[in-house]
Amino acid sequence: MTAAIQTSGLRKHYGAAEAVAGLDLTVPTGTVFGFLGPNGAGKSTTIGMLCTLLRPTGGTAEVAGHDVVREPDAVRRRIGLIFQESTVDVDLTAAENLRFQAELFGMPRRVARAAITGALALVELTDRADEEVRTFSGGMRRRLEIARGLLHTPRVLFLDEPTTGLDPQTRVAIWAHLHRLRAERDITVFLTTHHLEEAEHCDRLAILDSGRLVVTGTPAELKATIGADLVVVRTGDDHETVRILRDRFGLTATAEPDGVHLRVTDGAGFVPRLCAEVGLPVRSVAVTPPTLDDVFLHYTGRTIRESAENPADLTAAVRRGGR
Ligand SMILES: Nc1ncnc2c1ncn2[C@@H]1O[C@H](COP(=O)(O)OP(=O)(O)OP(=O)(O)O)[C@@H](O)[C@H]1O
Repeated sequence: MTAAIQTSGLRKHYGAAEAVAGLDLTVPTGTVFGFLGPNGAGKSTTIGMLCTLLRPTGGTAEVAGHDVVREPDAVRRRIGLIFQESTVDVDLTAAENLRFQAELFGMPRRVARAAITGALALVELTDRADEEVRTFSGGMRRRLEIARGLLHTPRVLFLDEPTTGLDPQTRVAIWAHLHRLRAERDITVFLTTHHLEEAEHCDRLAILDSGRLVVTGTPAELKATIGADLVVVRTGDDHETVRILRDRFGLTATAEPDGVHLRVTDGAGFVPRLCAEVGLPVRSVAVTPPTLDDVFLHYTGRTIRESAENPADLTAAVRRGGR
């Protein structure tokens, strides 16, 4: 099976600055692939190149089997692109927005009608088709954007921060739609995100830092690379606990405001030993398996929260130009 996206040494310079520094990426067909990285990592620039909006300064990229530089039209016919900023026309109805898009694609009317019906059904907006978009909630507008991105049955759907600005319930609903899409249409979904729970939904993740790919894998594989659970223990005397853990268990622990923190490979197995041998009354103990935030911190030196303060914005990157 050919990969949905394949890049080799993909580069983008803006003058002397290297935004993307030789990216070798394979995105298998039919996966939901998440692209994570701190501000300025090069995520938006990468999507811009893959969608033929920005011209690479080196290397190659194929999307749906076509080269982004030599066959941009073939690539464009096979991709859908959903920007972070809403681009639907609020003065038009949902169906009118889609009809307008179908005309831009030059779709024959009968084909367009069937595509619009199918796309609205997929995002569950059929019963709102003839209402003006200005009456829609943020989540409904997002779903309409997704429907519009799907109209020409793309093989690869690109989304820049798909659920930014949406409430948690709507996020869950959008994700249900994306998974359904993949199941029903075998589409490949490539997205950028700063949300941990969003990253958890992805089949595979790639972490990008300073224009370079730091690591790729399934969320479970990436968490396994951290290899240790976080144990937070509260006793009456944190400093004594830190000392005992060092002297008796050979472990490095730190006293934090919420208790003593330490990392061990088998947290659940360690807790009974700790309670039996620490020699102090244990008031509470919590074991947390590695999170994607730990993974992110491990590979980039920043937490996702720190880098989420200024989320990725493909629209801005594209507006900045560079083709
Ligand atoms: N048109 C441009 N001209 C000059 N530099 C640019 C241009 N577009 C992007 N850059 C720079 O390239 C680097 C990568 O930017 P890019 O927007 O791709 O990163 P990002 O990972 O999407 O970050 P963010 O999350 O902040 O949007 C940054 O240092 C940015 O300042």
